[in-house]
Amino acid sequence: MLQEIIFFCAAIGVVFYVYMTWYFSYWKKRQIPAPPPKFLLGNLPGSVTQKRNLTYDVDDIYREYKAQYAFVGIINLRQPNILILHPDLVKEVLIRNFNSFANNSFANFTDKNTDPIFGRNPFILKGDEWREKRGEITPAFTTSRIETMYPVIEYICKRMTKYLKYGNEQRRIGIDAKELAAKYSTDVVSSCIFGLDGGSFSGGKAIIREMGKTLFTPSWRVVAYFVVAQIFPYLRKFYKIKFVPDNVEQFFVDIMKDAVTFRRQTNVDRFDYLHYLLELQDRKKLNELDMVAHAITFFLDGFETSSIALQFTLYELASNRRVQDKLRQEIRDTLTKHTELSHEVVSQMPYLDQVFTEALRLYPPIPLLAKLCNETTEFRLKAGEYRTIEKDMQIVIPIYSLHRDPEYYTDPDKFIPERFNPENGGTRAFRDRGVLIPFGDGPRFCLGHKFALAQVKAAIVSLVSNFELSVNAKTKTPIVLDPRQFLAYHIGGIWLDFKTISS
Ligand code: HEM
Repeated sequence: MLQEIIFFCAAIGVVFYVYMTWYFSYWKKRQIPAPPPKFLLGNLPGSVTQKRNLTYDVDDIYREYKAQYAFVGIINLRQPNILILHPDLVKEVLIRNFNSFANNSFANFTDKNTDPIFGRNPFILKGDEWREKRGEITPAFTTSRIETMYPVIEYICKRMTKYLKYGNEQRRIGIDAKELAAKYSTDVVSSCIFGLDGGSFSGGKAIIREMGKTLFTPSWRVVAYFVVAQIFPYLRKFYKIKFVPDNVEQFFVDIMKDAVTFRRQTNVDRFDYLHYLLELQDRKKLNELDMVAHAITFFLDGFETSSIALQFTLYELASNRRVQDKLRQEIRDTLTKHTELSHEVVSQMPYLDQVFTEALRLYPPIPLLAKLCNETTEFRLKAGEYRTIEKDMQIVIPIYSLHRDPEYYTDPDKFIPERFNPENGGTRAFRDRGVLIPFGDGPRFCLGHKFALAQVKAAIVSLVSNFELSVNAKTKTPIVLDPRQFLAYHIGGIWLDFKTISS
């Protein structure tokens, strides 16, 4: 009996080993260069061990191979993926040959039957459904619409500065930048989407903030699903995952219902996102879930990314006194020319734009993009050599690595907003080369990027004109991306001190 058990276990072990290493010669057979994968870990151990952010695993491969090839093959746990190394190929995938790479690989993990809210998000949707839903909300993010929402943003900026200024000193020393940015974004989002006061700076219980925390704290269930679905990819065909927990879904359905009823009954003329959604509902006869999904798109795609961008910009300003003073001077000079800092005025402040872009370059909130290849196609490997890329292949775009490549940026790890000086070609020169893509590019380019710029820049202007910022000793340096997160967070967080500037 014992012998049989040993034999059975050995057989299982052999089958498992063969299964896990099945694709290890995949790239060699196709004459595509590839780093050697490790058993059970592939080439991106961080995605399994959670000890080192997988952005760094990708970055190691990027640095080793980029001088010779435009892409390499990698093994993601056990699955073959393509890692792009050249910005021209990034443009090929995101813009020129968009139709072959139109979908995000996240789309394979969920759908609207399993997750009625996230499954309706443009980021997840495919084909005609994506086009339709993206088309529905695109007009909500035009410059003129954002201008109508701007007074709300300004009002929340004022509340945030008041909250910091007039409380006791604890409110200004050792502030958790993540929490501050999240409170600010929560209030902006609550007000613009639901016409509600998020309550983050009024001392009450900010329930929307609590729901946001639940929504964005990575659960072991989701991490485990990603690992298992990478090992057994066919699992995704018949088992999808729900990202938005039931209680959060119900909470948002309820507040959306209340907000819609209240707005329709009171007939308030507020040209915010909710106003836009109500018009859309009348025009397109949207059902309740479609409405909630559009509302949550704003929250899911815009909240965390904008909060991250704000915290890293504040961190770099706090670490670079010269840049902080120069920005403050730009704000003062602008105020002498204009009576108020309207959206139009703020969006035209050149140094502010350079500061924010430089923070997005160093810390892109989404460090990696993963696209799916819809049809067999060809990629140029190096001069005169092409290779076939098979349908369903996952294509990884290393935003972080492109942004930190010394070939494109002098002193790439340093915060130097002057690299984007207009006389050097501004940000345009880098965007055109495809090496500055914090918002992606092409037809799937971030839908809310104008809103993100408006929201984050308003907060920076407000904080820098009212406070001197410095880094609190609790912040561990250098910045290291948290291995347990898909988005860019610093391990241990960013802690800042605010000193009120007397006017
Ligand atoms: C600094 C803040 C932000 C950053 C860095 C950011 C970045 C990105 C990136 C990299 C993508 C993927 C693009 C691609 O696939 O090529 C994306 C997509 C998207 N973003 Fe943003 N985003 C930000 C803020 C926002 C905000 C505020 C909103 C909404 C109000 C928003 C809504 C969306 C949507 C709906 C998509 C999916 C677009 C599609 O697939 O068609 N984002 N964003």
